[in-house]
Amino acid sequence: MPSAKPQILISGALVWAAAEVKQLEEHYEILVLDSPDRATFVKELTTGKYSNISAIYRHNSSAGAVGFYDEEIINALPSSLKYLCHNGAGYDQIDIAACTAKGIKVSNTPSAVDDATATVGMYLIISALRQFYKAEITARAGKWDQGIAPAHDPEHKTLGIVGMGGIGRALAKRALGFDMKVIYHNRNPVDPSLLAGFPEGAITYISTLDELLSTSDVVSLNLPLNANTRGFFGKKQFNTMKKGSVLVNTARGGVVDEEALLDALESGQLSSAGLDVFPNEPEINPRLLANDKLTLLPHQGTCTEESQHKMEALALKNIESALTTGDLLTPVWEQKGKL
Ligand SMILES: O=C(O)C(=O)CO
Repeated sequence: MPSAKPQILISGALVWAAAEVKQLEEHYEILVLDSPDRATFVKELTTGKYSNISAIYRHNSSAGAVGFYDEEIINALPSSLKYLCHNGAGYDQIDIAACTAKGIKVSNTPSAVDDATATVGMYLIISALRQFYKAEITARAGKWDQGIAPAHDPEHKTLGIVGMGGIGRALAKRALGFDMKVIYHNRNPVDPSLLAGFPEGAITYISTLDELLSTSDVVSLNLPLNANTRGFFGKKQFNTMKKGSVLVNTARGGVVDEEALLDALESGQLSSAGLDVFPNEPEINPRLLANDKLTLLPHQGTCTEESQHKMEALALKNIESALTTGDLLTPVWEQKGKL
């Protein structure tokens, strides 16, 4: 007997939005994905365990058990499934083309992630410029400040933001607070209304990536990982950066060619870097771990209670909106005008 209430499948962590879940339970039946592994999940999908689900809430933590929502998983989803609401700004673990082909609408959680991720970006900029990571390691090793040379101030340095979305703008706000000069590169300048909160002329659009790279003291990567950006930041880009400059990445590890980054650090082309993201998380390349010019964090971008709550709540609001009106609140851009 199909359930009287539309069913929502929870795939991955949903911890902070208990009140929102309770409200949804008044109108929907909530199922929690408990498949121990991918093979079992695919089998359950194709043998009817989830044959009436209308929407899925997905968090990247589900990848540990069932893997990415790639073509295989998407194609196995039941025909009742119309909405896939991802908790996260980045949705590189979901095959959007396969969803579109199957008529499944996908949303993500932009804006909810902006402040927390930008704070991590600013922390990495400060730590990389001031060498706080190295200083802490030295102090903890009982060596006080041995080998720590005077570092660099953020003030009056140029920050080049590659990818001026919500996180980029939140980072710009923080960097202006440190009297940094802020420039950015996107394919097109952002709509001026999005920069309305900034002082006139505080942020400058640079039309070519090369010009941004060659004029920035610090480059921050704030762009999504997709087929166009995978591995795009490599030897050529490092060589175009100013000698002794800094790279910060809070986007996705897969955007950067790690070997080229290590070469740039070893040759002195970069003086330091700050990374919150890695291509094969939770693994970190041992050469990165061994390099003392790097500040490393284990993907702490949105790791605050407040942001986790905002993200979960927005993913659930997308589900509620979709199931009541047919429209997602924050659809992924690839599907705009297509579904
Ligand atoms: O929202 C995302 O995609 C994140 O990576 C959170 O840090």
